[in-house]
Amino acid sequence: MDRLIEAIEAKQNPSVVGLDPTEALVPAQIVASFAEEISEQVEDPAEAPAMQLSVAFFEFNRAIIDAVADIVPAVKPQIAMYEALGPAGIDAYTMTCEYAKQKGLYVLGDVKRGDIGSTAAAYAHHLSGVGLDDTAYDPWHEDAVTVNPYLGTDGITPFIDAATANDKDIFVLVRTSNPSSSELQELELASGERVYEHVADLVEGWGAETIGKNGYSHVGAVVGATHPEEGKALRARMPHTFFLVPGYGAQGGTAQGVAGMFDRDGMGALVNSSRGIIGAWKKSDKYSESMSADDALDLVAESAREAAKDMRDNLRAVLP
Ligand SMILES: O=C(O)c1cc(=O)[nH]c(=O)n1[C@@H]1O[C@H](COP(=O)(O)O)[C@@H](O)[C@H]1O
Repeated sequence: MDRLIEAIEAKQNPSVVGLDPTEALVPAQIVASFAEEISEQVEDPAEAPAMQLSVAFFEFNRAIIDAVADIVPAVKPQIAMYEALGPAGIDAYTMTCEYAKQKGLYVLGDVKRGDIGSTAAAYAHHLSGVGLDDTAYDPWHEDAVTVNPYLGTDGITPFIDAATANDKDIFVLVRTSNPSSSELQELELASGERVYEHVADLVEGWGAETIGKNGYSHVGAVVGATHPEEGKALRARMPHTFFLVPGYGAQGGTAQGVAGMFDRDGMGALVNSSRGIIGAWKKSDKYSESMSADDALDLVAESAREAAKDMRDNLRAVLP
């Protein structure tokens, strides 16, 4: 986490832009502008729509990354949005990660993996590189990934080993932002504690051997912005665990609500907003369906930058 913390300090901004493109979030003229080029390239016309959207996703992301790279420390591409388009979408995902990394951003791959140990070891190649010698080739370009703890320690250990060996990080789901999260996470155990509290203790323990110079381990936790009180209690309970805090903006999380999830120095958490930033152009009265693809891309970039600045300023206002 030391690299992430340094990036946050350099930008004085504990927020991350979520790159979760969907067809509805990319202006139609940008997608349409690739129709001819793609139709000439494909062997099977059935492939064209997914390829066209994938290329549009990458151009959309590139415009947003260019617009925010000097003000945010990190981006969080959500792999589901790209997987939905098949292999071309995966290409757009890895190209997005690579581009963001070239721009000096910390790349948090939201892949939410978790499985038995042997399978987790294969998933952990997201952090260690792929191929026969495990190291030479890193097509993912991620600095961290999100991980699901439901399978317990043996499903997590391969990720921790890969993260520590390569100076990367993982963020483990502890208290998720979604409405149904209480169905499992809030269940009370015989000890009187909640399931998510028990997971929190496991996560703090999993990171204990990997604490860096800033006091945080390579094993972070995901704590939703929609749970301000629980997040504050978790901050005290998990002193060496850095938080990824999604749920700001589109899901109702606010700067005031997440303030308690930071430590006394105003560090210890990275707040995510995806739709609130990449979809900010939709709220602009400058948008018109008749504008060109280039103008639409400029508006996407300008709106994302303004939204990212607003988020940064709102967070700064509640931090010490
Ligand atoms: O791991 C995550 O990032 C995550 C965990 C969680 O509890 N809630 C949550 O919303 N997320 C992700 O954070 C992003 C939130 O997107 P917006 O609601 O558009 O800001 C999505 O990529 C979610 O998959």
